[in-house]
Amino acid sequence: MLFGRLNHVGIAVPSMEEAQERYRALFGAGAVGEPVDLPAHGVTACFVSTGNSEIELIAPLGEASPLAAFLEKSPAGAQHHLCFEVADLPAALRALKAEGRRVLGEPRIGAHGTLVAFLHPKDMGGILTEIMEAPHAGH
Ligand SMILES: CC[C@@H](C(=O)O)C(=O)SCCNC(=O)CCNC(=O)[C@H](O)C(C)(C)COP(=O)(O)OP(=O)(O)OC[C@H]1O[C@@H](n2cnc3c(N)ncnc32)[C@H](O)[C@@H]1OP(=O)(O)O
Ligand SMILES: [Co+2]
Repeated sequence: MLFGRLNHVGIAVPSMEEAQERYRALFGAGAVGEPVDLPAHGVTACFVSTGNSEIELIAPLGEASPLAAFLEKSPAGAQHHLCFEVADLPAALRALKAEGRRVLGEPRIGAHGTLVAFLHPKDMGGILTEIMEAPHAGH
């Protein structure tokens, strides 16, 4: 089995403040974290705990944000990506590339402090897919 646990569902939002309010009303104030700027990814991210997984609210940060074109097409915001944990990210990427799937850019440290990489939505049934090395993987 290549993919493990669903770590988070990424949701692109035009306004982080409005999104936080919405999710506080749905999951309770304690479930919604504080936004963190991640300039290397061109986003501001804020996690919402759903108990069995997390929602990652992401808003554009900087001129070259990967969310810019997406939010032009969906100005009210929309589901942006799914993120699955893998035990060994370099090994998973080798296997996925061998199947002909396109990896977008180079792996880099993600919001949880472990390596992440993205797979092209056209190679993943229309779903932009993030894979992240599981925090307990020990690499
Ligand atoms: C917080 C850090 C990190 C974490 O640790 O969790 C993150 O989650 S960061 C999240 C943001 N980062 C990324 O999205 C990086 C990877 N993304 C990309 O490389 C690009 O956004 C993209 C997916 C290659 C799209 O690039 P873009 O220049 O916007 O191309 P197009 O607009 O021309 O799109 C091409 C094609 O793909 C469709 N598309 C685009 N985005 C999505 C999406 N999120 N889900 C599904 N499909 C998507 C788009 O509609 C185009 O389709 P066609 O119109 O049919 O050609
Ligand atoms: Co993500």
